[in-house]
Amino acid sequence: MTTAFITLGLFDILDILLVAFLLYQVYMLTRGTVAINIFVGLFLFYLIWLFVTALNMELLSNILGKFIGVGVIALLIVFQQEVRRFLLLVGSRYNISQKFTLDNWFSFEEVGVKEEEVVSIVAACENMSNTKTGALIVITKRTDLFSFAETGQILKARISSSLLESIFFKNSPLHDGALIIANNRIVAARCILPVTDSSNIPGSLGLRHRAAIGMSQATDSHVIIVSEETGNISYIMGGKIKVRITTAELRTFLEGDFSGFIV
Ligand SMILES: Nc1ncnc2c1ncn2[C@@H]1O[C@H](COP(=O)(O)OP(=O)(O)OP(=O)(O)O)[C@@H](O)[C@H]1O
Repeated sequence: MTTAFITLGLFDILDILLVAFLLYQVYMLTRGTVAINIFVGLFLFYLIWLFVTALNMELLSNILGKFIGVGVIALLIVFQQEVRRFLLLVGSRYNISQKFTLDNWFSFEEVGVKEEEVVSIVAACENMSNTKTGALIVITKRTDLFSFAETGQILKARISSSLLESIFFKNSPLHDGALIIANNRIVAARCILPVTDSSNIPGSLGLRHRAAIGMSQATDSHVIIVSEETGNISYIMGGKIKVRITTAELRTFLEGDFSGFIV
């Protein structure tokens, strides 16, 4: 009697595709952090266990099996930052309560930043760059950043260059931390952002830059930085930072043209 060595059904293919997708997501989340080395190590460990089990090497397979048994807990401990970031990303992207608020259903405003406000933001950044005033501006389109906004001072104000500049003015009580823009409004100032633990960030970039990168990894928001030290303007999205951009570049990025965003 002959039986097929491997029978591959539709659900097996779906299973493989889902595992591949999950592994890719884990890779994207851990890319550039020290966790990627741990992840590769654990994966190799698992492959060795599969191999020795297939060869019926009982002693080694038992020892490795004991580690694999507590593997999920170990993974949660080792990757607690990444798991937290992943859940935050999923939760804020698919925030049901945000999508079904009456405000959203009856609001005539578009999310993001409108053309007039783009001009104000660019003008404010240019002035702050010239005066070396440090600034950290988060702009969100889809993600609900309320959990970050509530770490600071809720404002719900119209965007204007003078308001942006006075918030980041050195003696202002709101100048510390990040300013959050959503729905074409300044939602909050003095907010605390998650700092990235990525290991491939130049040492010259301090906490303001690390917080901006961390925020762009945890959410789909874009971040603008004006450096207090150099006056340089930087643009951050998807965990990538383009430093020393011109105001013309800033304007094109804010208008949604990212063809020049090569880091
Ligand atoms: N986690 C955070 N969330 C929000 N803002 C932060 C965070 N960490 C630091 N900042 C802001 O960055 C400022 C400190 O910046 P620091 O000098 O360490 O960074 P930097 O990247 O070197 O920036 P700069 O070039 O402007 O000096 C703080 O005063 C604070 O306003």
